[in-house]
Amino acid sequence: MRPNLPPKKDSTTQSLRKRFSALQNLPPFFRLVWNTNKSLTLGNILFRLLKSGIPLAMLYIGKEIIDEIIRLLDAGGSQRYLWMMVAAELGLTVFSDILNRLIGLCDSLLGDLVANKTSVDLVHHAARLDLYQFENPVFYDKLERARRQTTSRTVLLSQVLSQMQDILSLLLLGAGLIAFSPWLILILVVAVIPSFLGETHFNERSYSLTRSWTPERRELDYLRYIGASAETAKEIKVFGLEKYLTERFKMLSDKYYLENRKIAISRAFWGYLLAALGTFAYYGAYVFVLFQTISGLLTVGTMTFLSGSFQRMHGMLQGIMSRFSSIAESALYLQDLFDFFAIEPTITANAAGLKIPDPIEKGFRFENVSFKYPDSERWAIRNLSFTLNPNEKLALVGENGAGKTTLVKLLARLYLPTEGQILLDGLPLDAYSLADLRANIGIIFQDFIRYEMTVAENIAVGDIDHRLDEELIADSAQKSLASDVVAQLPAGFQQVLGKRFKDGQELSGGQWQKVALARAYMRNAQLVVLDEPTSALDARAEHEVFQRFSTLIKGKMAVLISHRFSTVRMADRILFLENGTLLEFGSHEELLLLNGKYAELFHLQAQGYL
Ligand SMILES: Nc1ncnc2c1ncn2[C@@H]1O[C@H](COP(=O)(O)OP(=O)(O)OP(=O)(O)O)[C@@H](O)[C@H]1O
Repeated sequence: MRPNLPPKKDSTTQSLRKRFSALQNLPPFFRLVWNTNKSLTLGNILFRLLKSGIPLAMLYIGKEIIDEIIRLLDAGGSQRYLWMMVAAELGLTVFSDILNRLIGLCDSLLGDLVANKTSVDLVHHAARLDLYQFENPVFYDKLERARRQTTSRTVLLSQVLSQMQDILSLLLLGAGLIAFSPWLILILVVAVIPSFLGETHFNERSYSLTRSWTPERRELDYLRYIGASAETAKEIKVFGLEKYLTERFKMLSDKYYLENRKIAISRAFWGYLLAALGTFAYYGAYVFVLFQTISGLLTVGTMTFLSGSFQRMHGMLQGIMSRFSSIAESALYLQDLFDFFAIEPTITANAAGLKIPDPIEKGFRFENVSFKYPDSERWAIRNLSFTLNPNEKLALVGENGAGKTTLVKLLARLYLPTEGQILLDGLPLDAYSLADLRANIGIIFQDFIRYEMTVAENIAVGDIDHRLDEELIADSAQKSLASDVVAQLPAGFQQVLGKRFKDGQELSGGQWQKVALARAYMRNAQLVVLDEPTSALDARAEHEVFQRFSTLIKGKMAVLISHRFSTVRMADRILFLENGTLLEFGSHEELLLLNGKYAELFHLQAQGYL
């Protein structure tokens, strides 16, 4: 083995600087802790203050006991003082144990509360961010690192508090030591510095490695997930993917292990060497104290006090220094969490914006709208102009990738147009409150979420404020034909769906769609968008769903996306998209008369070719 060279001066000072600057994250972290629970934080600090005086007191009592025994052996007399000291030592030990328990309790309760609060804040913040931010891998890595921080940073709390407690103990012990022998302090400090610098260097390297490996670690998590989860098991089995997945996992994880091992071995080697310096220093000081005692300059009690103090201080100093490294390392990680919280959405909520008119009078107007996804060169929507009138049912038709879903996302302001604008009743969409806009639009996406919760909850997500309104939920299920599905479930609306949780029941693709469709009826939206919600329904069910849909949402606006022309023809007007541009626009009859692409595809499908 060729151990890595000790840290170069440059990199150490640089990493030290980085470390110190990372400590700036501690005040906001403590504000977070304080705001989470003030009494637990105060209690924790108070108990630790009391605890910090105990080592000195114990050593002093020990010295008194030894000196008193020697005095009694020499001269005899009353043993009262001796037993008083022994009682005091017992009392202190009991008190110290109680304090330890209390500190541990405060630490764990506060740690849990801080982890819960950060998780809640994380979800709140993520909900404010733009959709495109989630699709960016750099952002995703940040989110991933931040997510890890929510649970693992709780250790930091007890580390910082223990650090303060130990520093105070150390100062008190130091004061005692100085009174007898200031040289010992100097030896002590010199002995631990090399080991501190070593720790700092290796922590820095571990952090850099972990950080630079975030994308790979994310991939490892992903591989672990697809390799062993209920959702993927079916496909993994039939395609026999386990070998491919495990090999890919092994290749990545072995590489990470080897990199990590390199650091771990160097750390063990240098850590041992540098710590040995401290041991030699301790024995040097011990010999010095022994000489002084033999020459009669110190009492035996003082000798035990000094060597005890020295040993405690040596342990504490080493602890403080290595803890400093890991505190600074945690503070560096904390930076990821705060960085994530500092990301701001570009689509702002505009809380002061206008309320959406009720009823909408002129409808939505796309004016020369073009859109490119971030980091994409291709126009997903190009120069699109059309109006969606009040009460109108509009169908979007086009081949895969034509831009239908993108158009809907622009309508819901999940993205902003790259060029052009979208107006609602003559005003740009951003003049309105985003929350109110979203409240007035109900969208069922083709990749809707299958929440592994109860049927009732799966429907209620359409308007979560009404999750307890059983009548509304049952009514929505009736409208979307989900009630037929519910009737077959053992626990009815309270049936947990999916296989993740106990007694969960899986549904077929079409059954899931019926449940998801019910969400559209939960919300009293002025515009309902169905993005291929019936692709998995059988022909009879699909026909019924749309018959109901058109009568049930009379008076509202609707956008339907479908590849089935039997569905599309029910719309008032049809917008045919090709490569993001408007190719044909009109009613079913008008488009047939036009005899263009729509008519061609319609006839092909009618003849059973599509
Ligand atoms: N999040 C995204 N980031 C980058 N490009 C995207 C993203 N989503 C879609 N695209 C691209 O934008 C184009 C339009 O996609 P869109 O999903 O709007 O098509 P669509 O008409 O709804 O297709 P389908 O019928 O298959 O659902 C496609 O070329 C697609 O590759």
